[in-house]
Amino acid sequence: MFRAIAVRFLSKQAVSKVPERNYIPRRALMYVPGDDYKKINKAFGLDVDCIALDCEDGVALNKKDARSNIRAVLDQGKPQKKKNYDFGVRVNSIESGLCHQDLESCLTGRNLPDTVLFPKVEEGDHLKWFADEIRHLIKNNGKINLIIYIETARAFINLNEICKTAMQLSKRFNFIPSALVFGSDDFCANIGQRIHWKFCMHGKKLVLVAKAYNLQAIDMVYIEYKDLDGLKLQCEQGMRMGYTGKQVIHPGQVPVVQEAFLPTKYQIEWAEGLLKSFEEHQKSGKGAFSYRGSMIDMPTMKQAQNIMKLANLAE
Ligand SMILES: CC(=O)SCCNC(=O)CCNC(=O)[C@H](O)C(C)(C)COP(=O)(O)OP(=O)(O)OC[C@H]1O[C@@H](n2cnc3c(N)ncnc32)[C@H](O)[C@@H]1OP(=O)(O)O
Ligand SMILES: O=CC(=O)O
Ligand SMILES: [Mg+2]
Repeated sequence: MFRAIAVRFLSKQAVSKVPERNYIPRRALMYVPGDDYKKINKAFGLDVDCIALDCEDGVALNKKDARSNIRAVLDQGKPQKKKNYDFGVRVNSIESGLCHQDLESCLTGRNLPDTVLFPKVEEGDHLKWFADEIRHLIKNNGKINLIIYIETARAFINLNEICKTAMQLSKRFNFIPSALVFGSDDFCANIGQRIHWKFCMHGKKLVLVAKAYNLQAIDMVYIEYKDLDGLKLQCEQGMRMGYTGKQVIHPGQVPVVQEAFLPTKYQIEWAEGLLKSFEEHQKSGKGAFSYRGSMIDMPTMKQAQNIMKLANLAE
C-alpha cells in the first residue's frame, strides 16, 4: 500500500512538465540603437515581429544615456501598429556595470516594455541578480518577458543550469522566460575567432536546450546587411536546425527574415491535406497510413500541426 502511494507520488513528480507559454512571434528581432530617434521612428513604421531598443552594443560608450531616450519612448506608450509586435529593451550586461541603471530607467516609468533582452548571461547567478533587481523595480504586479543571450563559452557550458534557474525563478518573480538568443558575434570574440557563421555544433546545442525548456531559439545576426541572398540562405539553415527567428540590424533585412521563418505555400498545402487525411484514418481505426508516398502516424501529424500553428500565428 505504502509502496503504491510512493510510486504514484514519484511518478507525479517525474511528469512535472515545463510550462507551455503564450507564443509571441519573433521571426525578426530588430535592433534599433536607443540613442537614435530617427532610427527608432523608422522602426515603428516597419512590419516586424519584434523591435528591441538597444542600450548595449549598438550604442557607443559615450552615448549610454540612451536609456533616458528609451524611457521617454516608453512613457509615451507603445506605438500602435496594424499588427501587434513585441516591444523590448536590450540592457547592458551585468559585467559592464551599466545594467542596474538601464533596468532602473526602463522599468520604473509609466509603461513597461513587453520584454527585456539580457545579454551575456553566463550562469544561473546572473539570473538571480536579475530577478532581485526587477523585484525591487517593477511595481503593481507588472510582468515582463525575458530573452536570455548565450554568447560566451562559459554560457554554453552552463546552458542547462541557466535555463533551469530561469524556470525556477520565474515561478516566484515577475518575469516569463521566452527565448534564447545565439549571440554569435560576441561568441566569436569570446573564443578568439573572426566572424564565422558555421557554428553548427553550438547553434544546435542552443536550439536543443531551448526546446527542452519550451523557449524560442533566435539565430545569429547576419552582419553583411546588403547581401540579402546570403541572409536568406542563413535563415533557411537556421530554420532547418529548429530556430524560430533571427536577429536583424537593418530595415532591408526585415522582409527576408519575416518571410523565411514562415512555412511555404507548399508546406501549408501538405499539412492541411495531411491533417484531413489523418482525421479520416483515425475514424476508420488506422493509426498509420500512407499519404503522398510517406508513412504517416502521430509524430508526422504533430509536425503538420506545428506548420499550421505557425502559419496561423503570423497572419
Ligand atoms: C552583434 C549585435 O549586438 S547586433 C546589434 C547591435 N547593432 C546594431 O544595432 C546596429 C543597427 N544597425 C545600424 O546601426 C545600421 O543599420 C548600420 C550601421 C548597419 C547601417 O547604417 P546606415 O548606413 O545608416 O544604413 P542605411 O543608410 O542603409 O539606412 C537606410 C535607412 O534605414 C534606417 N536604419 C538603418 N538601420 C536601422 C535600424 N537598425 N533601425 C531602424 N532604422 C534603421 C536609416 O536610418 C535609414 O533611414 P532613412 O532612409 O529614413 O534615412
Ligand atoms: O548580441 C549579439 C551577438 O551576436 O553578439
Ligand atoms: Mg552580443
